[in-house]
Amino acid sequence: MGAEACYQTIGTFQSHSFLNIFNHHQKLQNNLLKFVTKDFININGLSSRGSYHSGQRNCGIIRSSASQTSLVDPVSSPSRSDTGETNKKSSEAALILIRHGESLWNEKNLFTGCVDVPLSKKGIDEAIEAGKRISSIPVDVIFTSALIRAQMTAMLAMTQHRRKKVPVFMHNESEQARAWSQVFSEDTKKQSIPVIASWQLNERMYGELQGLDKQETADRYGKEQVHVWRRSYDIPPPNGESLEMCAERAVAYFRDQIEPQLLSGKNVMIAAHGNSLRSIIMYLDKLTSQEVISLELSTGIPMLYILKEGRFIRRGSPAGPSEAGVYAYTRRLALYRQKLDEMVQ
Ligand SMILES: O=C(O)[C@H](O)COP(=O)(O)O
Repeated sequence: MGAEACYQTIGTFQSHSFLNIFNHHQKLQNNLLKFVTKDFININGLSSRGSYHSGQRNCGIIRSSASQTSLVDPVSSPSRSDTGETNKKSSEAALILIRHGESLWNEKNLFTGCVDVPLSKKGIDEAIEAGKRISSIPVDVIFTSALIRAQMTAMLAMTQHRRKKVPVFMHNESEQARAWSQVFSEDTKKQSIPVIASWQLNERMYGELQGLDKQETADRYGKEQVHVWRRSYDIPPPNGESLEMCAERAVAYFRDQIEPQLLSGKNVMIAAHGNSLRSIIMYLDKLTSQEVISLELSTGIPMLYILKEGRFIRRGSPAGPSEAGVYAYTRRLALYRQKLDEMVQ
């Protein structure tokens, strides 16, 4: 099966997934949810919604200085257990990737790149549908790009989540923003999910193609040239970013900011874009620059990875909240869903 076919497969899972069901011998975690505090996550210099700091590539290497506190959660996320399993080898976490739903410029077939365009009606429906599909999978931290189509997708998806925690955007762009957005109730923090918006997860910058009609551009410059601009690995569109350039900042951000969260047992959702996610998937699945060319991501389709024993294992796309397969991957996911079921009764 080619990469394209693999990633467009909806609702199917790799057959070896069930091998993991009962192979997981780690002690079950108790009801301690390790929550990152100081406004949930204390990461210096995080950009907030809408801020695209193109000149800050180097500043994008942001140090996480998260101090943690334990809070009792009636439905523990199956994040790090209290058994001391803090090292890379024993931690386990879920990673959900979602490309934003259809935007108003996807609908019009315009090159969008870093232009900040909202979702279309269809995109809103796709985001809600995506939310249903992941509604029983734990989410402890959400990362989005700085662009509203990714943020709308994440927020709309979370309206469907059964745990009913409230996503709260972090505002660490200045001392004042940080101070003014503090939460003073531990209980309220416990019922919240930090959302971190970063330009490094933005769509690749499409240069002078931004705002142009894709079909008209193909008619003018030739189908092949436009295909090279859109899908080659290292040839950028005029004054824009190649996938390689996009990967440089998106993967660096993933490695510096997101991977440590996963390694510490946090379950993460990333809502981003076709090309920033293609870059990250290239890293997760160790695709070559040839293989990534044929990788296409549909709008609004969530994809699940499990980080286990330091390795990312792709688990396809959850088909729905009641679908059994996804929860069989690890005992922790099964327990999480069971607790959600009990909570509803
Ligand atoms: O930015 C855009 O126009 C799209 O979101 C992604 O475009 P692509 O399919 O040409 O990569």
